[in-house]
Amino acid sequence: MALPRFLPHSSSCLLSPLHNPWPLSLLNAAGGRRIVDGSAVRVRIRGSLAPPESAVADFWQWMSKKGAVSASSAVVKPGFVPEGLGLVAQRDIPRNEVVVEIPKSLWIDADTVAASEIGRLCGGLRPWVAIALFLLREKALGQASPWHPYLNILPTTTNSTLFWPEGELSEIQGTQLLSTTIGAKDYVESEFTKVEGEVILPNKDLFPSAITLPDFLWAFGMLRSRAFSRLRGENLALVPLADLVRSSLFQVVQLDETLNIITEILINHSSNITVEESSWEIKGKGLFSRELIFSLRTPAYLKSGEQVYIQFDMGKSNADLALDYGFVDPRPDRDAYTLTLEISESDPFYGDKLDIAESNGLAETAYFDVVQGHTLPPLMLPYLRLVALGGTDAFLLESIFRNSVWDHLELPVSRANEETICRVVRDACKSALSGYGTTIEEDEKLMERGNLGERLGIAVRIRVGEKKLLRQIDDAFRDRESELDGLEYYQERRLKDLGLVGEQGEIIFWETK
Ligand SMILES: C[S@@+](CC[C@H](N)C(=O)[O-])C[C@H]1O[C@@H](n2cnc3c(N)ncnc32)[C@H](O)[C@@H]1O
Repeated sequence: MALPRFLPHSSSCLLSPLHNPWPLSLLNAAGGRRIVDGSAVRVRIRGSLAPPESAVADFWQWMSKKGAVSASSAVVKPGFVPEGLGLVAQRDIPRNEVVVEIPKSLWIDADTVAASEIGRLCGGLRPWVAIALFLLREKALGQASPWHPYLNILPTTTNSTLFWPEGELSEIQGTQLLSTTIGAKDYVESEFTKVEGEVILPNKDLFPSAITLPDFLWAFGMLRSRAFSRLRGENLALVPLADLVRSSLFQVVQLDETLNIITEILINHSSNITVEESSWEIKGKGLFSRELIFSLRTPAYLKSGEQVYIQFDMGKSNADLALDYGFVDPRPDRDAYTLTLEISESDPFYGDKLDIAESNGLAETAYFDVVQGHTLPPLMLPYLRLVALGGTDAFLLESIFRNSVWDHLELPVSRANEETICRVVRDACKSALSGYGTTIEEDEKLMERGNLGERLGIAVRIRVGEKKLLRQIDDAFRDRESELDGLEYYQERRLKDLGLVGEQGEIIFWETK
């Protein structure tokens, strides 16, 4: 049986909404945790990623001129916060109040590109590629671009791993996040090469300034970190001002080892921000509701001076957050490790196995996200048993079993099959663990010491989370290995069904009188 490949998802699904592979309850504090109101520790400093004050003032004036905000009665305004810019409450705001309404004429989406000078060149492009080209062309126009006030407040970088130089990436050596980051950058590069050859270079009159791969990566990073979840893929859109909203996260501020209490600040101090969707909607406004607007509400009561927070992407793992936004959640239930399993084409039973996998909603390659503290994904064991099936167990692959084979795979098939899956998974865990540059214990020491800085903090958090999950998987299969003698396998179950096993487990060959 081929070793499971512990690799990330393919990068081809970038910018499409990801499935939610596990139920995350972000707002239930784990036992032993105390949550305190965050208002006492609000920080008001200008973040290193923030634009100059004059750019923010110009942006605000531009938004007022466009009629999207009222400078005198605005509920929120852009303000400097530790992560750059945020939406800051201008007065106390009750929960559910609309704080921002942005008309579609101010969004940057496929329609904006289509109506622009480069629109005719972008018809066949992926929406993100077309919007990236638009952003870069308008940026190069400088003050001459009508979008200049907005483009001028976009950060030049974020802490996303997309923007980490080699030295910083070496801190995530061996992680799935590193493979995903490399995959994403390769994907951006291949899209750039295509669009450069097909659109940019043949139309120098429309693209007088050079557009480079780092420029294109910047645009990709902006789109990934600023587009709202339902405004991705085909509906991709940037919504100025609304895109300054911050993600709500818990922040561990104090760890009391003796009492085993983690004091957390629930930054938004609301216990009901569980879905991003409830915080915003697109609706019709104006005569006959013909004009679309993006309407953002605050999901929590805010005091004057506080930032608007919403929940970003409930289903994203810490690695996804690090790649898309450049931050991680300190709580372990955002940690995930993806096991990639595959039916090898060289398997003599490839065709039958593939047929069985497909009849049960799986494919030649299957991805299983293992989450900290959760049991293994339910389809993982049957799939593993299927992949490992062979030898004297191969009769289960015959067509007469096709309707019942999955039920059989949900339980141990034979000692040999179960032993194989334990061995290959444990070997894969060991091999993956040997690829990291540090041990869990070394990382934990670093975390205890603190003051790691943002990017190293993310790196250590990710690598420790992955290694703990690999340990969790290895432990689960070690326990299973130690139980192999006590498990009931297909043949015994079958004999029992036929009434051919006695009370002591002995096989009854004939009735005795
Ligand atoms: C939607 S934008 C918000 C506006 C952004 N702060 C700015 O200066 O333009 C998302 C980006 O804001 C920052 N951000 C948002 N929520 C954050 C959080 N909870 N912790 C750290 N950074 C955050 C990250 O840089 C992320 O990529």
